[in-house]
Amino acid sequence: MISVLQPEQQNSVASAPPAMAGTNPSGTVQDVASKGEVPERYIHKESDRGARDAPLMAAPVIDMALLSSSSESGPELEKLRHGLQSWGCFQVVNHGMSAEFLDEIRRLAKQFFDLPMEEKSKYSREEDEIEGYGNDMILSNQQILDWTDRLYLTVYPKESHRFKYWPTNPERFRAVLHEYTANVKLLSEKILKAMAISLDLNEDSFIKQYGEEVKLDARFNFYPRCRNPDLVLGVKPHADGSAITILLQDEEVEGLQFLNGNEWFNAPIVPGALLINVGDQAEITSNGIFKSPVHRVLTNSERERISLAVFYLPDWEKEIEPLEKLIDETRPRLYKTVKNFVGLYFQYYQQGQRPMEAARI
Ligand SMILES: O=C(O)CCC(=O)C(=O)O
Ligand SMILES: [Fe+2]
Repeated sequence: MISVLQPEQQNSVASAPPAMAGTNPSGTVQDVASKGEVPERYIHKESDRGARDAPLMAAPVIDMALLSSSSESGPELEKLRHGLQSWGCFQVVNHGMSAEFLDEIRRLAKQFFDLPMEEKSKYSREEDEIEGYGNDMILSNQQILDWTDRLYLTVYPKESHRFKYWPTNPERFRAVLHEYTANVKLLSEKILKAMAISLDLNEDSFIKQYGEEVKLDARFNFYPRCRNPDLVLGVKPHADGSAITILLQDEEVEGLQFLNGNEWFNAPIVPGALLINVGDQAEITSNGIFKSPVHRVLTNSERERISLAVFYLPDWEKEIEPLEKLIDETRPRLYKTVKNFVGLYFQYYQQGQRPMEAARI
């Protein structure tokens, strides 16, 4: 079994090893961007830079109402399974949250990032913490920094809320985030059930493995405009360490790309939809049938971009492993049993390596 951090380092499940964590001395990207020049630490070598004119991703759009309906779920389940096998993601509509509600979240996020630096810095991340407002965490000297500022908050369970990091300005921020969290939790459970059913498993197979004490972490991503967008990446290529991730994309500005085979594809903006992607832990549970896709974010010179990712994280004490029913002679077991995968994840991520390599048999 692979297990990395000790329990005392686990006040935040996704906390990085304190010795490796650092505050990025160059200030927020918003500050850096306002000065115009792109500092060396953000510049990727030519071969790692992104191209905007990628083809559009063909991952399916799933209708949650159809998926949950007893008589009409068949074709939708098939679409879901196909999407998760071939792209590792799908967009979901009819998920119970209105377009107006999603717009309100985006608006509040924008209002927060638009506040004067002095106001935002009341919620600043501390050096050995992951939660709070700040720039990319520095975990290694070679790390090329992401062109993004973030507000990172554990939003579930309630007992884990650390309100010193939760903005009170704009005023409705907290209330709306509570409501969004409750909705995303329910939606995640429905999706995890549908994922299991699509593989002919008992609907609780994934959920049971992830345990009672799952955690939801929210990451508001703010990508300022960049004078030289081709030199930088909003987020470097990575796969998520979650079981699944629920992403609210910017309503107008594209930038997210998924790798499929050796080719990058643009994620389309589907009005009113949320984008769901498989994380490494659901790839392990599914014994590799579902793919945790590598993705990245490009920035641009004209428009800033905002997104909100919610990571559905299994109880860190639960053992995560391929489900028995998904292992047979034709499909041998592909992954070891892992525990506290997020701890492992952080050690690999900023060095540009995939933690999944450590889990593979
Ligand atoms: O901004 C986006 O669209 C994606 C962000 C992302 O991949 C992440 O926060 O893990
Ligand atoms: Fe991601």
